This record gives sequence, structure tokens and C-alpha cells, in this order.
Amino acid sequence: MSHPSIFIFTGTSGSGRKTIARKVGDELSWTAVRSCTTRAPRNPAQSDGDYHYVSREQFDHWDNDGLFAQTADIDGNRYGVLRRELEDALARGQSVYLVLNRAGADAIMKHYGDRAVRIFIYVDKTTMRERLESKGTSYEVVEHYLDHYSEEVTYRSKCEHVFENVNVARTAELIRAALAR
Ligand SMILES: Nc1nc2c(ncn2[C@@H]2O[C@H](COP(=O)(O)OP(=O)(O)O)[C@@H](O)[C@H]2O)c(=O)[nH]1
Ligand SMILES: Nc1ncnc2c1ncn2[C@@H]1O[C@H](COP(=O)(O)OP(=O)(O)O)[C@@H](O)[C@H]1O
Repeated sequence: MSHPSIFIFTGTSGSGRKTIARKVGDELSWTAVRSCTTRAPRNPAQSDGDYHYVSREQFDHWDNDGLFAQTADIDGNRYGVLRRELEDALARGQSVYLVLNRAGADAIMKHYGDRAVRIFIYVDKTTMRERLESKGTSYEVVEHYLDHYSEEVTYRSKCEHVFENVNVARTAELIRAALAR
């Protein structure tokens, strides 16, 4: 396998994928490739930097023009990675990271083969619920994540690396160690 340059964080929703991806990405100087989404920001008063938030019209327009490496329709919202954003970073010799669900991870693996590696992050359902509720996440979002849990967790058997995210610093440390091997 050639040295991976695309790091895909996937796993169960609410497990800390974005948190861990940001931390490891910062520590290893990877470039974040953020998805575009038509979903509204969770807190419109405060920009979160998790996504490029775009209108439905803009998204559909870019999709019709073939600008996305892959897209997903999830609960009435659209998500997609701009091919150019990903490939420009790779062309500059940068390693990149993305946070995707299993369909997105499969699509990137299919297109970019042995340049990509999947890092699966999970926690048990009770921990996920407690963490999200303590942060004031809405009941609907938590229930939605719980509904998807069983289906999402099965994907771990397909991923190159699997980590239970008990403690952020420790999870990041374990990921760095696994990738250095
Ligand atoms: N297939 C695919 N999945 C994506 C993309 N961008 C984000 N996702 C995933 O789609 C799901 C969106 O769920 P949502 O609750 O809106 O976002 P979250 O708050 O980031 O978990 C999450 O599992 C994301 O990791 C994308 O471009 N393609
Ligand atoms: N190890 C951890 N311990 C406690 N809280 C965590 C941990 N990892 C992430 N979190 C918190 O859990 C919530 C969900 O994390 P997030 O990265 O948004 O998850 P995901 O991207 O998987 O949906 C956030 O409020 C985050 O700060």
C-alpha cells in the first residue's frame, strides 16, 4: 500500500468523529476537506467551521456541473465533497482528512483506493446520549443518532483502524501511534 494521504474519519454519529479529526488533523498538519451541506448550522448565531453551509440551489447547481467527488442525501439534506477542494490539496502534496458516513467513506475508497484509510470512531449509546445531552443537543438529534447507531456500528469491521473514543487526548494519541506503525 502506498503511504495514505486521505484520512477518513467515520463511525457512529455523536461519537466525537469531528472532535478527534480536528485534533489529529491539527497535530499532524493535515488539511481539512469540509463537506458542503444544505443542512442549517446547528447554532446559526455561531459559525462552527464543520461544513461549508450552502443553499439547496447552490448545491444542486454544483452537483449538476459534476463538481462533487461524491454526494449523499441524508434526512432531506444534501452533503458532498467538492472534488476540486480534495484534489487541489493532494496536488499540493498535503495530506487531507474528511468526516463522512459509511456511504461517503466507501465512495472515497472506491475513487482513491490505496491513498485512503478509514478511521472508525465509536462510543456506546449511553455515553453518546449523556455527552450530547450535557451539551444541550436537541432531543431530535440525539434520537436520530440512536436510531442510526446499530446500522452505523457494523461498518467498523470494514475499516482499517477502529477506536473507542473514551478520552479525546488518549484517542488522538492512539490514532497517531497506529498511523506511525
Ligand atoms: N456520504 C457523505 N456523508 C457525509 C458527508 N458530509 C458529512 N457526512 C456525514 O453525514 C452525516 C450527517 O449527519 P449530521 O447530523 O448532519 O452531521 P454531524 O453533526 O456532522 O454528524 C454524518 O455522519 C457526517 O459525517 C458527505 O459529503 N458525504
Ligand atoms: N472523548 C470525549 N469525551 C467527552 N466528550 C466528547 C469526547 N469526544 C467528543 N466529545 C463531545 O461529544 C460531542 C459530539 O462530538 P462530535 O465531534 O460533534 O461528534 P460526531 O462528529 O461524531 O457527531 C461534542 O460535544 C464533543 O465535544
